[in-house]
Amino acid sequence: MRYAYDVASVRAAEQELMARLPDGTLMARAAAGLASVTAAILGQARGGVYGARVLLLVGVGDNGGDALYAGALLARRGAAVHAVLADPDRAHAAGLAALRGAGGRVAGPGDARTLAGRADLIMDGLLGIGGRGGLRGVFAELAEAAHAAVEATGAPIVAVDLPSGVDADTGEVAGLAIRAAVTVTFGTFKPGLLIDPAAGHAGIVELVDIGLDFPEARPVAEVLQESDVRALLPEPARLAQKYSRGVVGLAVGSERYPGAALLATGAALRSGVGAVRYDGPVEVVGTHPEVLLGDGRVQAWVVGSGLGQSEEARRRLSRVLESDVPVLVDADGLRLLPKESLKRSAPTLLTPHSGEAAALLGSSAEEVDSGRIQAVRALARDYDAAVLLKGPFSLIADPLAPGLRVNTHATAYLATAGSGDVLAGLAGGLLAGGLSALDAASVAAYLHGSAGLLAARSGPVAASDLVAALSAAWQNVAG
Ligand SMILES: NC(=O)C1=CN([C@@H]2O[C@H](COP(=O)(O)OP(=O)(O)OC[C@H]3O[C@@H](n4cnc5c(N)ncnc54)[C@H](OP(=O)(O)O)[C@@H]3O)[C@@H](O)[C@H]2O)[C@@H](O)CC1
Ligand SMILES: [K+]
Repeated sequence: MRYAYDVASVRAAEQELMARLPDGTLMARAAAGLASVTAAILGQARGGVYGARVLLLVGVGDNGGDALYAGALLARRGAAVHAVLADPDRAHAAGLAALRGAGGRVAGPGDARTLAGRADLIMDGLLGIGGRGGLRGVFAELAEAAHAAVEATGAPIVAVDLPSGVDADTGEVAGLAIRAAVTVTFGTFKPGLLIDPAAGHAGIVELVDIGLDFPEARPVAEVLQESDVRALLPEPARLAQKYSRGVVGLAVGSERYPGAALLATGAALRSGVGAVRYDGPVEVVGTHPEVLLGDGRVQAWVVGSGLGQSEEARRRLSRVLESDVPVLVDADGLRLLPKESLKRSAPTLLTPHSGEAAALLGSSAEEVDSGRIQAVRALARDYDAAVLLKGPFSLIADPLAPGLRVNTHATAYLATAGSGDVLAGLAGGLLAGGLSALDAASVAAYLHGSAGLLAARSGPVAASDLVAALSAAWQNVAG
């Protein structure tokens, strides 16, 4: 499992460790890690550090200090390093001396555009965990200069600890923030590196271990790794028969939206269950001859995808919601009936995208998108249900779990018609296989992402390609 801790926990861990180490040790560790990732990027881009032009954007705190020390290390390896200081009087003095001592040069904000335009790499040391709100004043001017240069030259921005201007704890972005190609973060992931929209500013995140420990702190978010998913995958027992492995019922699709039924069924058949039961008007057996038809005993239901808005759709939905087994509710199922009907005594998993989440919360999609932690937590609390809030990095909350889960194992190719139907069928099957709603959602998001990454190897992805890639995705994880 990979964890993200909030700023208060990072500060506490830093205090505890600093008390036992000589002054400056942590910053030296951070700078060494930062310089080494940067050197590797320069190595790939242009064969080495020697002669590379590196521009440091330096703020007024320790984040700028990290950049200055890393810049000094790169200068010693032959890079031509310039530092632009947002405020010369408040720049990290020891870091500045180190950079100068290594042959690096210092410039004022007025030179930022020219230097950025010539740089092979720009290091963003404007703000770290001490930042509040979007970039202001000269900080904003420096960021704009960097963005303009990067657009013209394609040089990467490497963010120090966090892309400057994002909220470390919530992932919110209130105003201008750096858009980095790579973020080198220290000690632990911060929630803002995992949660959109801030996560979209971070690029590839590299974690540098500086020795911080979090024995008692509670993570804000956790990210399942392959081994975590492997441990959760239901495996058929030797004496298993189809009913003991679980039967998932699908009340999805309609004459108007037959594809939802075909996709969800295809995914459910590859979710580890013993059987899939389809209850609805779509002719699924031609495509999926394994499917059982009609009402009958199941261990979990999936309802909503492609259900449509008809009276019959409402009847199908309420029949499922009144059952006493776990239910996954998706798409039309989230808005067809009064909200109260989603509050059930059996386990429930809601899988909204931002618009559906907004409708359930009585807010707007923009509000949901800009405050995703709050939105997913509010839904889980209000509906007493596990909630998977879809997005580039989906968030999963459960009223009983203190932290959130984030799925970062994904590709933008998953944003395609029918992708949600595949996810619903897959997660529903995992529910029927005995996973808790929280685990079913997390494992499904991971496998769905894996299938997307596999399918994307041969180009743009259709939802049917996801279904086809699910068994391979499962096998990659199961080993
Ligand atoms: N913790 C650790 O274990 C380690 C931490 N390390 C490093 O230290 C970093 C944290 O350093 P830090 O605390 O000095 O804060 P940092 O973010 O550099 O500057 C904050 C200052 O900027 C200002 N400011 C704020 N918002 C602003 C805005 N929107 N626009 C413009 N200005 C704004 C504000 O000043 P003010 O404007 O309030 O006078 C504030 O005081 C951390 O991210 C990591 O890189 C590593 O070296 C080793 C181990
Ligand atoms: K930064």
